Amino acid sequence: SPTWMKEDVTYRILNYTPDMLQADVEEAIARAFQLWSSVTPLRFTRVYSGQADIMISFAARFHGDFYSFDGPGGTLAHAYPPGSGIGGDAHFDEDENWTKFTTYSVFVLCAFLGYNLFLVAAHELGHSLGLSHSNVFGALMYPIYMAVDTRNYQLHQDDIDGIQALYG
Ligand SMILES: CC(C)C[C@H](C(=O)NO)C(=O)N[C@@H](CC(=O)O)C(=O)NCc1ccccc1
Ligand SMILES: [Zn+2]
Repeated sequence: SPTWMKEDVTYRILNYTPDMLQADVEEAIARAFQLWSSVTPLRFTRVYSGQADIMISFAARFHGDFYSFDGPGGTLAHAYPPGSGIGGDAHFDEDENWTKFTTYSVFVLCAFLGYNLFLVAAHELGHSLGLSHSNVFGALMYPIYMAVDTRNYQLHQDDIDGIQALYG
C-alpha cells in the first residue's frame, strides 16, 4: 500500500465545524497526529496556507469528490491513502455532530450526542498514512466507531503493528 516517502508530513485545517470551538478542533487533530507520530519516525507540521500533504476539511453531501456524504449517521468521514493531490486528504461529514466529549452510553445515544472528533480523526489519519481497516475488534482501524474514554487513549497493538509495518 502507498506510504509517504518522507518523514516530514504537513497538514492544513481548511475549515472548521460549527459544532466545536476552533481550539478544540485543533487540539483534537493535533492529538490524533501525536498518536501516530509516537510510534513512527513521522513528524507532522501544521501549515496555514498553500498545499499541505494532508488537507483536512468538513463538508456535507457532495463536496467535490466521488464520495458524497450521506447526512447524519452512516459514513462519518473518509480519507485518501498517501499520494499527490487529494492523496492523504481527510474529509469529515458536517452533518454529524462533532464533539470533544466521549460517553459510555450506548452506541445509539452516542449517535445522538455526537462523535468524538479526536477518535474519528485518529482513524481517518490512519487511512491518510496508508492503513486499511482492521478486523481486530477494539483496534482504532476497526471499521465501526465505538465510543471509548479518550482521556488517555492508547493505540491497540494491531494499529501499532500495522503502522510500523509501513513506517517502522
Ligand atoms: C466506507 C468508508 C467510507 C466508511 C467510513 C470510514 O471507514 N472512513 O474511514 C466511515 O465513516 N465508517 C463509519 C462506520 C460505517 O460507516 O459503517 C465510521 O464509524 N468510521 C469512523 C471510525 C471508525 C472506527 C473508529 C473510529 C472512527
Ligand atoms: Zn475507515
